[in-house]
Amino acid sequence: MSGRLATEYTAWKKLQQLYDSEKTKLVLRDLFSRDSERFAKFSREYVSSDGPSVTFLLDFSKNLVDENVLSTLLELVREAQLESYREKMFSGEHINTSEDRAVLHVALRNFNDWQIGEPGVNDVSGVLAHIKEFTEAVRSGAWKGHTGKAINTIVNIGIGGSDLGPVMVTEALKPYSKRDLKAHFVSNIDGTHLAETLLECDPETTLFIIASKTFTTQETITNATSARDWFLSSAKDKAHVAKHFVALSTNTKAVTEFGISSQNMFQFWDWVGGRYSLWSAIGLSIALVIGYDNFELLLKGAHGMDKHFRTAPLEQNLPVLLAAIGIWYNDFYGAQTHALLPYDQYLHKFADYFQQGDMESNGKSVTKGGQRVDYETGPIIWGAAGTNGQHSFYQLVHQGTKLIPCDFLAPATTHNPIANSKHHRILLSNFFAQPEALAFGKTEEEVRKELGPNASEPLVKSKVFVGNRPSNSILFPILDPQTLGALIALYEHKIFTQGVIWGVNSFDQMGVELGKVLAKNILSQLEKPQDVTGHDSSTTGLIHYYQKHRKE
Ligand SMILES: O=P(O)(O)OC[C@H]1O[C@H](O)[C@H](O)[C@@H](O)[C@@H]1O
Repeated sequence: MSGRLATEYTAWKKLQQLYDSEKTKLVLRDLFSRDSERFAKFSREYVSSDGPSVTFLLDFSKNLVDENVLSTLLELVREAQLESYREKMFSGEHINTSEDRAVLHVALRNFNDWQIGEPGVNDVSGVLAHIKEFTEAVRSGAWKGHTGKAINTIVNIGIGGSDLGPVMVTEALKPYSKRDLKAHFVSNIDGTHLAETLLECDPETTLFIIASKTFTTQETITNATSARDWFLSSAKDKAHVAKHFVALSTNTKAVTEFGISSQNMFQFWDWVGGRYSLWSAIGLSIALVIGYDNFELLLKGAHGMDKHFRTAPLEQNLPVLLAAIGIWYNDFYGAQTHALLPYDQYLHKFADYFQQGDMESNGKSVTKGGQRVDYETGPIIWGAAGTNGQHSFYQLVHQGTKLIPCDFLAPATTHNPIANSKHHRILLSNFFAQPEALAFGKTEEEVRKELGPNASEPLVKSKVFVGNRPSNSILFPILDPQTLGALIALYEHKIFTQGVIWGVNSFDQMGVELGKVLAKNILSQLEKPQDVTGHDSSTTGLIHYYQKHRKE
């Protein structure tokens, strides 16, 4: 975030030399056979230093690094002044320079440990108290709908950061959910999303949560307006809106104009980035689903990771280690993507969540100083829950031509130990086997031995696994709120660290603007063919084709 080009760092040049000279020697089979202590040297256990107990193991031994590479990567982290930028973030400096904002999602889960002097920070505990009071009223049935019935369905209407976090966390923490409170999430402007959801809602017992930091997002405001129309078509009286609509936003004026009273508004502040906002009022749907106490555990688990990130030496600092290793593949090995592969069905939205978290943060190509980078920045994030991915895309991960660094995550204990935990043992056997197969592969010699002398050459070749494909493994006792909080914060700080090294502003998202502006202009031209002006022939042709074929 210094705005310097990463290629100017001495450590970067050293890493390039190391890559050129050592690449052929960084072979996992050899690295492991040469060093019986490799696992011990290249793994760390995280133990939270206060708050709820959180532990997990990060094993990064199956990476194409040795001590020299790792220490040079950490030299790069130091040279990029991560420690100083980290302090700037935690102390509320306006490190989001293009928008002149502080970046203080850490303050939302701080529980008064650190003094941070940004307006709004002192109001965090008041909003948490509001969330607690409100969620308890709804969950207990004390909050009544307009006909006196309790709420049994919530619909969160939001998109991007006002949707992905609540969706991911409520899925991840389903074992802690109030099963008789149905939760829906409507994000897409496609009317199908809202229409299909409303089919499952009763206007007498549904609470709509309008989640939008700006309260100007076209999708959210359009969906919220249609939801309100649907509600009023049965409730009739506008006064009933107060019992069925609440807002989560930084924009009090727009919320009031929409017709939601300020008592039904849960506030947050411009120093909370959308993709870092699940810890704020945007987490209201999470608190409703899992209960306030569990929501607080989620926050406290994240706070424990914040402390670790802020204080642990770089060699022990898990977000820093993940970031440094990621740079090695992204910038020296030319890896284009990074896969997040949780072996936990409850984490099936984890990769979707970090697509925004990572790609909207570090998908930039100019530094904070305005220079065009001459290296790769944020990777493409993707993934799916194991073992489903194994039956779909793992073929390419194992034998394709691309290098895909993977993070495998799994809980030691399942919430669903059906069939005497047989399912979980099978799941975990795969969690252990895949990184092993990726790292060590299967040589031609091994294949020949297995197939016997009559095997054809093409068959032998097709069964070879070259191996040497890197991965991290993260193993935690059980997926509880505090552990999930720590894991999310782990990745948030990894993203921060990489952004500092690449010199980009990880906290703006200018790249989403142009499409919005063009869509607004096109929307005003959709009526008649003669209105369609100012476009290239492709765009004009597409719109004309639509106009010819639409039915409505
Ligand atoms: O919460 P809102 O203001 O409605 O914004 C929702 C989303 O809008 C944009 O697409 C931004 O790129 C996202 O970062 C943001 O999360």
